[in-house]
Amino acid sequence: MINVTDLKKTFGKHQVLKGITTQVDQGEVVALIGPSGSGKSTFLRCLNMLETPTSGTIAIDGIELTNPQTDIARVRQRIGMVFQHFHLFPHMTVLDNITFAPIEVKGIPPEAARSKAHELLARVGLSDKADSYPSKLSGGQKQRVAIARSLAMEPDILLFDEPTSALDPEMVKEVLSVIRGLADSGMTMLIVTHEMKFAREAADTIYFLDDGKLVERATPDSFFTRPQSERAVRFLEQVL
Ligand SMILES: Nc1ncnc2c1ncn2[C@@H]1O[C@H](COP(=O)(O)OP(=O)(O)OP(=O)(O)O)[C@@H](O)[C@H]1O
Repeated sequence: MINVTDLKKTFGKHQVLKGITTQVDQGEVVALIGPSGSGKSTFLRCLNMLETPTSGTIAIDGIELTNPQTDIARVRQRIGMVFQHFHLFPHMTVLDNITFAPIEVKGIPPEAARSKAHELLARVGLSDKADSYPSKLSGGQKQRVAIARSLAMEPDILLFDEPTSALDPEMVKEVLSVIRGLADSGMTMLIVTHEMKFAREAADTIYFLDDGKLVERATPDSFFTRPQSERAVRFLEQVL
């Protein structure tokens, strides 16, 4: 579903991604882990062209995002993104946050969009919050609304950039359990995370990035019990 070839990204003189090549299958759940500054978020952001790659190619279902002739806005509709800091619209209710893009971008009739939003709120356990404003929600609730908002666009791929890093510890579990449910439902997902237990339990594949390179790509069992590189061994010693 996603094909990445020799992806490089440079900010000024700093080469952050140093040639990443990989493929992600439909329904695959990938956890991106690695030291701070290794390029995990940059890699994720390149996948929906929030960052423009310096070189290399990215194709989604054969459509090359890196081809200047590709209609990026259209392909991006198929790729949802959930951020560390939620990015909800503060002046809109939860329901309006979820229905805004389906109505305005996709042209879904408002009644249908609202009905779908209620379904999604039930799915993330927030049926009673449809008319609340984001400021009245906890961090965990905001993040679950952000997930429902992404799902409302019916994406084929969901990208999560450290979805629990800004949350108080007691809220991490509720958000991870929603993400876990999505993983089990067959959604294709890439998740930058520092939650090793979650990565181990929920992912099909671990990507270990270090210094802009995809150093290891392995099943969780293999990565966590038999890391192949010295760098991964050191990293796991520090975080486990
Ligand atoms: N827009 C930008 N302009 C300049 N440098 C950037 C930009 N975005 C990221 N970088 C740099 O690229 C490097 C990799 O950043 P990135 O956020 O991708 O790492 P990460 O592995 O996700 O780190 P963390 O786990 O700390 O979030 C860092 O040195 C960062 O300072």
